[in-house]
Amino acid sequence: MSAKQPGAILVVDDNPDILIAARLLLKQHYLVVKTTDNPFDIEQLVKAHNIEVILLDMNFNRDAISGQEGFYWLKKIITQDPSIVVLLMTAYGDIQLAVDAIKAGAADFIAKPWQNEQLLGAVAAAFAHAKDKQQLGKLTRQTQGLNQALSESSTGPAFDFLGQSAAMKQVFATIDKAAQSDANILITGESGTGKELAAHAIHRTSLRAAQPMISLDMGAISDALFESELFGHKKGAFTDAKADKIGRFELASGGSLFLDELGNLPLNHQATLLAALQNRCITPVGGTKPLDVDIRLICATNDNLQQAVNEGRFRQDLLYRINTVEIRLPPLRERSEDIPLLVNYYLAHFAHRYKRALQITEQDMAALCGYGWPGNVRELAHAIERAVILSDGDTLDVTSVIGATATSLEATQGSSGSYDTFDLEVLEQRTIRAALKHYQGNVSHAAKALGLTRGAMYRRLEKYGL
Ligand SMILES: Nc1ncnc2c1ncn2[C@@H]1O[C@H](COP(=O)(O)OP(=O)(O)OP(=O)(O)O)[C@@H](O)[C@H]1O
Repeated sequence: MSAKQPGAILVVDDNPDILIAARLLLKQHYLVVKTTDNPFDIEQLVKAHNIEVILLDMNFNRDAISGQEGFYWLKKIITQDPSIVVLLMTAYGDIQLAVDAIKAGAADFIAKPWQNEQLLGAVAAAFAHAKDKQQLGKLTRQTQGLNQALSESSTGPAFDFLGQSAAMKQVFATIDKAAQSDANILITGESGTGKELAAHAIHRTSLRAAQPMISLDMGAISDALFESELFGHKKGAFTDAKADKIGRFELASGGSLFLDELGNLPLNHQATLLAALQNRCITPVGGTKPLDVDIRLICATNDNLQQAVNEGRFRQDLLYRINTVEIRLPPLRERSEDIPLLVNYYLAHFAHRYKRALQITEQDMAALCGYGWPGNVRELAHAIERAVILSDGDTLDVTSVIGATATSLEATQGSSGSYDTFDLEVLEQRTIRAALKHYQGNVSHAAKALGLTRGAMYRRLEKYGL
């Protein structure tokens, strides 16, 4: 006897002898064989046993030969789960009935009594057909979800990921090495240091580059929609679930999943995420069929996750799971050699965008290299953009670049130009206070000037009790 195939089949017939005969035969070949004489059980059995193929009788009253009942149940099954393959069977076979059955969506038509070899052949073809349908259904949902995800977010980074400092060369080397494996990568670094650009660089360099990279900002999803966003949902799973939705895990299957701002994830969701990563499979909300997922995970945070673990805000086991390789992006003040490269890059970019021809003097470049850039490269890019817009003539007006943060510069360096402290938290706090003062308490303007997102700014305001 040959080895059993992994497959789940349900036989529905009102004749107990048929059920026994079918069961005895099919059990020798397939792992899951269920039988019932009551078609009202179909829905529940399909869900409970992940049925892929149904062998369905056409007539459930002994004297009925029209097959109408069979057609009724066939339609119901196909509407409920289009991935199921149905084989219709009847003792009253005629050509017209067979043609009608196939037109109505059955994969094949079997006349009773059957020849065992013939039945097994039809069932094997039905399982192959079911696999194709599942694959097609998955691809269709993936395409729909991808279109949605792509319309929600930009298709990729708008800027190159630059750096010539030793620290950044080290980052690029680690990315090159780690990208080739499927290892989970954790990218850490202050806000604006380029964590998202690094994630894109990893994906682009990896063996999965031809597949999508799907991003999710963990700080931006509502508590209630967390599982649905990650794992998808089935139509009707909750009030607003008007249609099936494919989750980010499934969308990213074959590619990379980028979870940004991971430190913001509440503990209960950390447990859910850990289970999905450990099992490498997910179940959409309201669904019963677990789906295998094949993803490369990239996470980013500006939080210190080990400290978060010590404070009980982050699970140690989740940290172990995600940080197989850790890449730390250094703040810009630790790599001022990169500043000229970045200034020239963003100057060329924004000069082109705003149709300006602007130069920067050596003296002004040196001034920019001496500034602390608490908002890192994001602040630098915004500052250059502002300067390109505000500069008159053909020389970049650096006072307008750091003019907005001049008060913060003073605060950072002390009025005499020398530091009274090197404690970064103190300096950051002072800079934020100065920016707020400068913008008369307008958080959005102050955040923009500092090169911070509003979210990052609010987190800091909360942290420093401002
Ligand atoms: N190495 C770099 N080369 C060029 N541009 C960079 C670099 N790093 C950062 N940037 C610029 O800074 C901006 C912010 O980068 P990114 O969003 O990757 O930072 P982040 O570390 O993810 O920030 P946050 O923690 O606030 O989300 C980018 O839009 C990009 O313009």
